[in-house]
Parts: sequence; C-alpha cells; structure tokens
Amino acid sequence: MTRSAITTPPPGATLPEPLPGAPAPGSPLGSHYSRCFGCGDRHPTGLHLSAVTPDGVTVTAEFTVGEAHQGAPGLAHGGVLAAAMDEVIGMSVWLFQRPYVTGRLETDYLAPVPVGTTLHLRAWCTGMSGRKAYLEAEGRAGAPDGPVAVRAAALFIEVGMEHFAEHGDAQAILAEHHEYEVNP
Ligand SMILES: CCCCCCCCCCCC(=O)SCCNC(=O)CCNC(=O)[C@H](O)C(C)(C)COP(=O)(O)OP(=O)(O)OC[C@H]1O[C@@H](n2cnc3c(N)ncnc32)[C@H](O)[C@@H]1OP(=O)(O)O
Repeated sequence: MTRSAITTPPPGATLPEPLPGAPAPGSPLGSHYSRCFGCGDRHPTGLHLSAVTPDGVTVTAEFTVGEAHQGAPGLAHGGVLAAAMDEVIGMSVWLFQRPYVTGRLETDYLAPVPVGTTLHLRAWCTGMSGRKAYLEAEGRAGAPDGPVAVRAAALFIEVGMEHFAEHGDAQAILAEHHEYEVNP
C-alpha cells in the first residue's frame, strides 16, 4: 500500500484490543442504517455489505459487483470500489464502540473488477492516537486468497453521536437507534 504520511500511524500509536461486548468471533455485524449505500438492506442499488468479525478488531465482508456499479461497460466504477473500502473500514472502526467518520481515504486500484465478481473485503486498524484511527483494507477477487484488486488506507476521526443528529437526519437516527438520545 502506498499510504501517505496522513494515513500512517505516528510513533506511540496503539493497536486496539477486542472490547467487552464486542460481537463474538464469526457473528454477523448489523447494518448501522438500513438505507446506507454501503450496508443498508433497504438501499435498492447499494453494496449490501454484510460483515463478520473474526476476532473483535478486524472485519471481513463480501461485495458482488452488480449492473448498478459499473463505470466502464462491464467493469466496476472506481468510486464504487472506494465506497466499498470506506464501508468495510467504517464497519471495523464501529467495533471500537465510539463513532468515527472518514477524514481521508486513499485507494490503490490494482486490477479491473468485472461485473459479477465477488470481492472479499477485509479491514484492520494499524494504530490509534487520540481521536484518530488509522486503518487499511483490501478487496480480493473471487476468493479470500484471490488476487488483490483494490487496497485502501484511511484516517478516521472520532466524533460525538451528536455529529449525526446535527448534520444529518435526527428522526431517521431515532427510528433505527432506540438507544440514542438526541439531547442527552
Ligand atoms: C447514529 C449512527 C450513525 C452511524 C454512522 C456510521 C457511519 C459510517 C459510514 C462510513 C464512514 C463514512 O463514510 S463517514 C462520511 C464521510 N466523512 C465525513 O462526512 C466527515 C466530514 N468531516 C468532518 O465532519 C470533520 O472535518 C471532522 C469530524 C472529520 C473533523 O472535524 P473536527 O471534529 O472539527 O476536528 P478537527 O480539529 O478538524 O480534526 C481533528 C484532527 O484530525 C485531523 N484531520 C481531520 N481531517 C483530516 C484530513 N482530512 N486529513 C488529515 N487530517 C485530518 C485534524 O488535523 C486534527 O488533527 P490534530 O490537530 O488534532 O493533530
């Protein structure tokens, strides 16, 4: 991965440990929003990622490239592949039980990805420092040990839950996250 200094953990960054209450290894991670382009099952043309965590700190997921995801005829759009990287990284950082958003996402495209290909995605954290989490992801074509078609490195920034209510749709949050208080 040709990651930049911005997505490289600084000296002293720490690696996450599985937290109490983390999903059991192999158990599916839920969608954070049913209409999310990345993971929502109610999004008509989204990526429909469903993920599992093998160990409480990393995430694996599958994404099958569909007709709605093309750039060149018959090939996945690069922005859609970046979205898949963003989503699987977002799912992995969700394991830390604090809300984060993408600050920076760097993507390397190593091979074209034809429609119908299933990408086997994996995301992991390379370090945490204050509000910053440094993460990487890869997508392998056809099998978990298939050739790497896309790679990413990212800087995610921790925010308060109010970030989503202030800038987004508070009613939609309440409809899906019953544990969330808009005015705590
Ligand atoms: C209800 C359930 C929902 C659950 C929802 C779950 C959603 C997950 C979805 C997947 C993830 C996404 O797509 S999220 C959507 C895409 N991303 C976004 O919309 C984020 C838009 N950006 C922002 O809102 C803001 O810029 C923030 C929050 C990232 C940062 O603003 P801030 O809180 O004011 O903090 P700020 O001081 O600027 O930055 C903190 C530190 O991070 C550094 N920093 C910040 N951005 C960058 C950057 N791009 N490149 C380098 N460094 C950066 C700063 O230099 C600083 O370093 P230092 O000076 O401290 O050293």
